[in-house]
Amino acid sequence: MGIAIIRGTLDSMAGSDSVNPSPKLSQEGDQEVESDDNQLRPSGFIACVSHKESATKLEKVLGDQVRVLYGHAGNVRGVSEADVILLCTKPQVAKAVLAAPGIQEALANKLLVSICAGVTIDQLQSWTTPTTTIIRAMPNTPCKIREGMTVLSCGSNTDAMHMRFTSNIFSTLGRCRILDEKHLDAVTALAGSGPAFACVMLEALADGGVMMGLPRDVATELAAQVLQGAARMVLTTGAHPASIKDSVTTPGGCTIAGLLTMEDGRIRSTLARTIQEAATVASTLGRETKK
Ligand SMILES: NC(=O)C1=CN([C@@H]2O[C@H](COP(=O)(O)OP(=O)(O)OC[C@H]3O[C@@H](n4cnc5c(N)ncnc54)[C@H](OP(=O)(O)O)[C@@H]3O)[C@@H](O)[C@H]2O)C=CC1
Ligand SMILES: O=C(O)[C@@H]1CCC=N1
Repeated sequence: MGIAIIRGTLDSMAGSDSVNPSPKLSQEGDQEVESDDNQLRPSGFIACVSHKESATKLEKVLGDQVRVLYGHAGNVRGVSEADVILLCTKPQVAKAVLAAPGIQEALANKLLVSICAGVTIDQLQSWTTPTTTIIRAMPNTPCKIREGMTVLSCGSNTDAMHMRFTSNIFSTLGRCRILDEKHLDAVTALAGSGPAFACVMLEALADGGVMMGLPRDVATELAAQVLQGAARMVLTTGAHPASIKDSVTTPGGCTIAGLLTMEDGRIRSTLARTIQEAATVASTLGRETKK
């Protein structure tokens, strides 16, 4: 996930056209995310990993715009030299990484943005110093191609400049929204895990096409474009998904035949329960007893 964020950010800075050109402003209540502020952009990148082999791989993937460090000494050096630290380790190792010698001191008066599922702002604050500003972010893998969905939650000491800096980064990687932390487990399930669920649906739709004689590559292209097209109709027109479904459904036609088959398979409750179960597990991921 860390690679997806750096890759998307580098592409946005290079003005790549394979990307979302005008990220949407999003808001909850009167909290609005400002998506454009040239003075609050990252100017350099250091990536820290634990293994030398990962560092070698990362250098190849990210090129010379990113300095790659590894091991504990690398973490201390990287955090010391950075103004903003993005924590992208597994949730279960977050505490150990932050509690390691030299890290707390290096984090003083800096911004720590954590993408670790299930790790709360209170936990992160207790593992750092009171002068460390904490923001929780829940991005997803399409950030890599700047079609991501990220939700941010801030700690009590988060100031507007830190929030703007963080929302600037994630707004260039797709859509970005600020929500209260109580929503983050649901967000993790729906948006963070969502690309996996969407790809299972996509693959199953393509399987149906293959069953009816379409070549696999054609079936996959059709299924992907259908999901993208339907999703974009919801996002760009604001139409209710049910009204788009109804507009496709000719009385006595083939769409209603397919829809009834989906309902027979309880697809709605299966998908909704998928999000419920993933959110329940997400809420446990930051537990300190888990290793
Ligand atoms: N995957 C996803 O779609 C999403 C993931 N997340 C969150 O992102 C986080 C990472 O997930 P994911 O990218 O899948 O996991 P990965 O295992 O792919 O990445 C974890 C990274 O952390 C590094 N790391 C581990 N221990 C240390 C350490 N002690 N010091 C420095 N670096 C270390 C690893 O380096 P090395 O390989 O050398 O060990 C690796 O680069 C998780 O907390 C997850 O909840 C959030 C949203 C979406
Ligand atoms: O599966 C996980 O735990 C992570 C969090 C969201 C997506 N992947």
